[in-house]
Amino acid sequence: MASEKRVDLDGNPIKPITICMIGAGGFIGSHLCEKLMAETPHKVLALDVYNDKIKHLLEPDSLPWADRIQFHRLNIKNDSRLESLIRMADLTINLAAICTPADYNTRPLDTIYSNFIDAIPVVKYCSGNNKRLIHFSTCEVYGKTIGSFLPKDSPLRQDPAYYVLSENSSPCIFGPIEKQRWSYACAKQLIERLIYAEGAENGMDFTIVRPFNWIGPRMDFIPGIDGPSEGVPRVLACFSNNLLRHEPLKLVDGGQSQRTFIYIKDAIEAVLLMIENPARANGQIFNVGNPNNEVTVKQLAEMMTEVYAKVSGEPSLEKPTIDISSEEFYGVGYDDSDKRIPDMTIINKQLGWNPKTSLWDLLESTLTYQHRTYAEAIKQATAKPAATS
Ligand SMILES: NC(=O)c1ccc[n+]([C@@H]2O[C@H](COP(=O)([O-])OP(=O)(O)OC[C@H]3O[C@@H](n4cnc5c(N)ncnc54)[C@H](O)[C@@H]3O)[C@@H](O)[C@H]2O)c1
Ligand SMILES: O=c1ccn([C@@H]2O[C@H](COP(=O)(O)OP(=O)(O)O[C@H]3OC[C@](O)(CO)[C@H]3O)[C@@H](O)[C@H]2O)c(=O)[nH]1
Repeated sequence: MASEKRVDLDGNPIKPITICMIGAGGFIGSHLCEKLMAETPHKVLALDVYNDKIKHLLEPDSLPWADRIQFHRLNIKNDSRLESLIRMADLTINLAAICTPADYNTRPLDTIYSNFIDAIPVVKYCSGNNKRLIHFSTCEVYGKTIGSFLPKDSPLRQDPAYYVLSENSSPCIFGPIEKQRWSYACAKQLIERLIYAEGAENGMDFTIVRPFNWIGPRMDFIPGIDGPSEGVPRVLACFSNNLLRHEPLKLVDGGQSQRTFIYIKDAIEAVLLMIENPARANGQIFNVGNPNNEVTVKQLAEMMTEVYAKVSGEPSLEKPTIDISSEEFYGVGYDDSDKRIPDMTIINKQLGWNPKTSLWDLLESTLTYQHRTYAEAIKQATAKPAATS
């Protein structure tokens, strides 16, 4: 790729930079590394405890980008190499976090440490060394919508002012402390406030990203195949696991909560624009989602069932879903966001970015990947051992 021909949104040439990416071995990190290697001249110092999802970018040494990506296996909780790696880079991107809802109410201490305490040194090292930081927060910082507190039949529930989530004006509405679901959102909110304060008081250059349910290949794990049998991943992997195993999809509390899902590849385009347009992205908090892809979780289950039948050639179950209470599925202390529609005004104005992929299309490519990657492994794992005579 010819680096000198690449220009930013204002027509200035883009200079190659070094990026310290923390959490590079996860779902979003793996897609961001792929994009940076394939389409840019930038270098990546990839930090994580695991590297399975980026192995294809690290080996063999003959890959065209081999000299531009370096994996450092480290845990940011307790590794003295962190500051020097941040110092070696022009930009730090922090993706590291516990971010699966099943953990928020069952491992609240780990959740709070991971999303707040462990992120503090990263912020401090960036601020102290005058380095730019792109920090991954979450749409969960909005919590519940204002509209959810209105009577069920109130016409105001139809008014976007009561449910569209805007970076600079929507409040953050969490449940009571005993609903430990909100441990994650609250920790993310506090780290956002710390970063914002470092910007305001010490002039740190920062961008905060609030992802709205990014989904696609390599998200989480399939329990019992590449993750713990009893583990509970996010909804895409839960439903994929059910489909691969020909089990009904479990609808928590009837699957009435609403989400907007965005294809990971669309979202990564937005992150690349942030990386390469610091003058437009610094000091901003960006929603990154697809407001056109809203469904209830029940509708998501129905669409995934239909798409999976198409891509696998296997008929769907007669009864494809079952209801389950949140207490049975997640345990005590679970609570939920009712609805998540991102306001796209800021990202559109600053970066001219819009998502492209429909929910059907993104599910078709993602479930094709899930079927190709896991169907055979599941068949083998569930095959009954041959009877011995
Ligand atoms: N995927 C989404 O839709 C979504 C939505 C909202 C927010 N986010 C945020 O985006 C970020 C990335 O999410 P993801 O979906 O890629 O999750 P992920 O779990 O796939 O990736 C996180 C990565 O961070 C690594 N990590 C965690 N703690 C670490 C530590 N102490 N030291 C080193 N590495 C560590 C993990 O090993 C993992 O590879 C998270 O901060 C998450 O809160 C994601
Ligand atoms: O088998 C299942 C699994 C989940 N649900 C319900 O689906 C909704 C979405 O669940 P999930 O994708 O796991 O997570 P959330 O959207 O609630 O939270 C995430 O949003 C962003 C992020 O910060 C990181 O990805 C994370 O916190 C939900 O209503 C579940 O109850 C189901 O019915 N069946």
